[in-house]
Amino acid sequence: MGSVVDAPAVVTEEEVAANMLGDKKVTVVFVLGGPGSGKGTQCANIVEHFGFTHLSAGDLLRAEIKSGSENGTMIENMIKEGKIVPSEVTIKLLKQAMIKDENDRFLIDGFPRNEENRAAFELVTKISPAFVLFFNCSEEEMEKRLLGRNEGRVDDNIETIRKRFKVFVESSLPVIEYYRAKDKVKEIDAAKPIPEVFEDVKAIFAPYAKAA
Ligand SMILES: Nc1ncnc2c1ncn2[C@@H]1O[C@H](COP(=O)(O)OP(=O)(O)OP(=O)(O)O)[C@@H](O)[C@H]1O
Ligand SMILES: Nc1ccn([C@@H]2O[C@H](COP(=O)(O)O)[C@@H](O)[C@H]2O)c(=O)n1
Ligand SMILES: [Mg+2]
Repeated sequence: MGSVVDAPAVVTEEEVAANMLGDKKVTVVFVLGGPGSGKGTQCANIVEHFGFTHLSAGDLLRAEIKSGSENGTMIENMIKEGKIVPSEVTIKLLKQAMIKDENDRFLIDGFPRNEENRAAFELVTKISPAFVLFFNCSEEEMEKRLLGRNEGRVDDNIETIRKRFKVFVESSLPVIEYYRAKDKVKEIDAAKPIPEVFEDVKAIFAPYAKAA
């Protein structure tokens, strides 16, 4: 058995918000940052190292379009315009995904995107995030990344990218400020190379390492 000194720090029950989803107590981290700041890239690393489930709101909306849902055309049009889909649609998808998954630790990537998202999620789920991971990056760097992403996304073109930046500044940054006022924001310099960003992310998630 390891000594107290070398045992990984583990978050106590009191430190984790008492968030129930059905009969499951969940830990939720909101992962925010501008388009192309590296949210998805770093979430994949966190999943691998810390056992969280990654739920990207954008991915869930894109899957909903593909599924032929009645909301598909509306969602597709909103994404093409860089607009934010009504909260009820996105929250339903997030809630379903969290209930379906056996895990109790979730990274919610790209949500809440505006005040309506934030307030509706709180109202519907009664879940508050353990913290908000904010990837801060310049528009110049994010634009370069998005134009080089090559994943065939309908919104990775310069016109839509500019619209997404505007929506981020006008609607999403205020949500980050809301959580900053509650001392819940952990900010990362996302302009650094991917491995360096992950070193900073790892330091933040260290208390969430599962005890061996
Ligand atoms: N730190 C980094 N340095 C350079 N390139 C990066 C870095 N992080 C991510 N990338 C690259 O930038 C592109 C966008 O990254 P990613 O998809 O993770 O961003 P995102 O924040 O999820 O974007 P979106 O909000 O559009 O979904 C990808 O091609 C990714 O490989
Ligand atoms: N809470 C959200 C999240 C995303 N969208 C729409 O999806 C687009 C792509 O999102 P990414 O996180 O994958 O970049 C985004 O521009 C919105 O149109 C949303 O409406 N609500
Ligand atoms: Mg993404």
